Amino acid sequence: MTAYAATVRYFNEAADLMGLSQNMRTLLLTPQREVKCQIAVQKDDGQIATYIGYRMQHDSARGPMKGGLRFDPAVDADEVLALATLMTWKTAVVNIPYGGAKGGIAVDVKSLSQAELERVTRGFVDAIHDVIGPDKDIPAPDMGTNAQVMAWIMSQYQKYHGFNPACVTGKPVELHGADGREEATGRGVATVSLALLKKERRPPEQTTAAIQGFGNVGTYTAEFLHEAGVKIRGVSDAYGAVWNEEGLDIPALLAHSRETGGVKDFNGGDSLEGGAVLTSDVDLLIPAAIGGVLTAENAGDVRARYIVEAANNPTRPEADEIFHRNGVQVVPDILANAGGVTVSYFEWVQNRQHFKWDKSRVRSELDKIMNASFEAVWERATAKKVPLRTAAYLVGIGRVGRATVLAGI
Ligand SMILES: NC(=O)C1=CN([C@@H]2O[C@H](COP(=O)(O)OP(=O)(O)OC[C@H]3O[C@@H](n4cnc5c(N)ncnc54)[C@H](O)[C@@H]3O)[C@@H](O)[C@H]2O)C=CC1
Ligand SMILES: O=C(O)CCC(=O)C(=O)O
Repeated sequence: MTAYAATVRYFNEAADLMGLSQNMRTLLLTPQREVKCQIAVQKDDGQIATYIGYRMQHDSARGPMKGGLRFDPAVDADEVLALATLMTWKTAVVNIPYGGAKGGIAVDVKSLSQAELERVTRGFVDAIHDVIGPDKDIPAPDMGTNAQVMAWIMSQYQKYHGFNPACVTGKPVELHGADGREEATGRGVATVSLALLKKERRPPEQTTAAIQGFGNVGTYTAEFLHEAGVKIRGVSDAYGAVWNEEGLDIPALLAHSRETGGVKDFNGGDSLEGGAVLTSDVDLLIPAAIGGVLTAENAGDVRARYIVEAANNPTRPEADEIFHRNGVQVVPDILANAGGVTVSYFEWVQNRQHFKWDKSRVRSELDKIMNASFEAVWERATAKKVPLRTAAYLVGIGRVGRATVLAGI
């Protein structure tokens, strides 16, 4: 099953419960615009290299479209459309005034110099600047991109359209970025994880966890959960994995990863085969890397009782069914990782008002939204006797559907 087919399957599960007509399903699922473009750049050695970029604009019923930009060799149209669709439900679940979009370039950033990366980014903006903007579609970071890439996007966009920092979020703090955006997705993941543990009457100090992925989202998730007393036994990234039964020293692991570029060879734990963290002996599993890692093949071996989806689309529907049968609680991506886009919204608001919030305000507004959204999804799941994923889709599709009907066509 492809990434997009998986998101449609989750949509239809909720749509069936809502009794949504086929016409309404088609209207809500059909993307508004799909952009596929060529990005040709000159490499440092003078050779020409050509890349393919995408911007999938799924839905704008609730506001301008919003979603990150992924630079990864595996990026393709199906995956970007799946991620764009998830953004529509995600912005609705946390009730911020946006629709959903996503972008990507099929490129291995490790193969590029910094100057080449800048040229690729600016080339992409040259191709799409007319269809993005503060009131149309606002990009942000995702896998393989960061604040520096967002700064180049702003700079290139402004060459065409004049000063307007609200055209992109996740920018450096020194260049109209929000204090707290970098940590926001991980902070949100930790907040909903702790909210779930509270519902389950399980103290964080008596909870063990494993995290797959130690980039932006994985590192901040680890930091906040560690601070709350959760014992993080296992962490993996693309190059290795470490395990310590007694709990990893997260500050030391962060320092090691910053210095060496990964978790491999950390001397505060034993090395582990990468995929093994997913089925390791922990209470809480947090996939925070790529999509499609929890499948029919490994779902039955997952020992965690709770899964919080920091990554987008990590669980295939067949695995989701196995988790449901086995009593594993799954907090879905469209709720769990919504902290990033929520603080992107705060950044956009600040940019439009030319007024800067301090980090404590960003954090407390984020915590409020994440806790309230978790509570709303939990209540819906309890009332309808459905898993948290279905409940989140019911909330998200309900809001987008109502906005669509109210606006008319
Ligand atoms: N950056 C953000 O604000 C948001 C990110 N997400 C999602 O979170 C996930 C991670 O994104 P970021 O942390 O931003 O990306 P990143 O590029 O900063 O880090 C990705 C991490 O995953 C690791 N990784 C890649 N393939 C792996 C594999 N096969 N096994 C184990 N680790 C692997 C990489 O080594 C790296 O540590 C993605 O699914 C992304 O869509 C979701 C919401 C917002
Ligand atoms: O911050 C944003 O606007 C988008 C973040 C994102 O791409 C995501 O939530 O998957």
